[in-house]
Amino acid sequence: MAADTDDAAGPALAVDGLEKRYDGVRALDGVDVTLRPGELTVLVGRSGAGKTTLLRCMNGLETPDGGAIRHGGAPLETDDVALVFQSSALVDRKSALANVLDGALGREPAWRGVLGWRTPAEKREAIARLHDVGLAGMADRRVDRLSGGERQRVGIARALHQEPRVVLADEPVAALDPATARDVLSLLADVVHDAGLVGLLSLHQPGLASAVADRYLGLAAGRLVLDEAADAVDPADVTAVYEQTPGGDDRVGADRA
Ligand SMILES: Nc1ncnc2c1ncn2[C@@H]1O[C@H](COP(=O)(O)OP(=O)(O)OP(=O)(O)O)[C@@H](O)[C@H]1O
Repeated sequence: MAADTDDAAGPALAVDGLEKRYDGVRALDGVDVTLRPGELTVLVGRSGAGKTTLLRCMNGLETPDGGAIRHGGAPLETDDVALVFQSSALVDRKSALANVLDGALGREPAWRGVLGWRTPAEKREAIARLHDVGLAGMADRRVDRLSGGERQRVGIARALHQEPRVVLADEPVAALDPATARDVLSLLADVVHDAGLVGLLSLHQPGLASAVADRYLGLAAGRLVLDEAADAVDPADVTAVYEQTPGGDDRVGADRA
């Protein structure tokens, strides 16, 4: 069972006995984990291991078949969760600023978003978010005229504009070259640390994770096989997660025994 404890930095996110099945496939099979604020956790596992399903259950896009997700002891509110999508989720014909402003749609009346009606204060706040992600001066640029790395920065600014307590990212750097990917991951880590957010991201390039991970989770066939602080994980532990065969459920890392 996941610990439900909070610490001085704020409420923890506790995933307890999470189950999700699709047509007989056990995508998540009793996942227990506690994520703490101010920590960036990197989720690894081979294709089909259940990474996206876990993230989708956390932001309410999927309904689990069993178990619970609590934040500060209460059911996790989807308004508290922001997902950094792949860059394609931005609206191409809109400016960087408009995409960031859209991040607030969940916390304001729908008609304001539909009419595009924004106060100067809201615009200033969104421009500050762009500044925070290193895109000062690009507010009016259409996002289809930005590079892949800049687009992901807009995606992060938009997520921050939701004022989340939990930030999730599903393969946020899959389409980027290694140097740009490292920059974007480092920005995500800074955001999680500075704002004291619970941060969880899935990555297919574990080599990129070591510079930013505070913690690793590993999934294999829907089961948690690795849950360790990054300084207790060696690269062989991460490789072992990818080598788990479907049906395998051996723990890897320091708590294997
Ligand atoms: N909508 C769905 N309908 C049926 N099966 C699904 C659905 N979504 C996921 N699955 C199955 O659930 C399992 C976990 O999928 P999931 O997408 O969570 O894995 P993943 O670790 O994110 O994989 P990848 O790294 O390839 O994105 C897989 O067997 C997948 O085929």
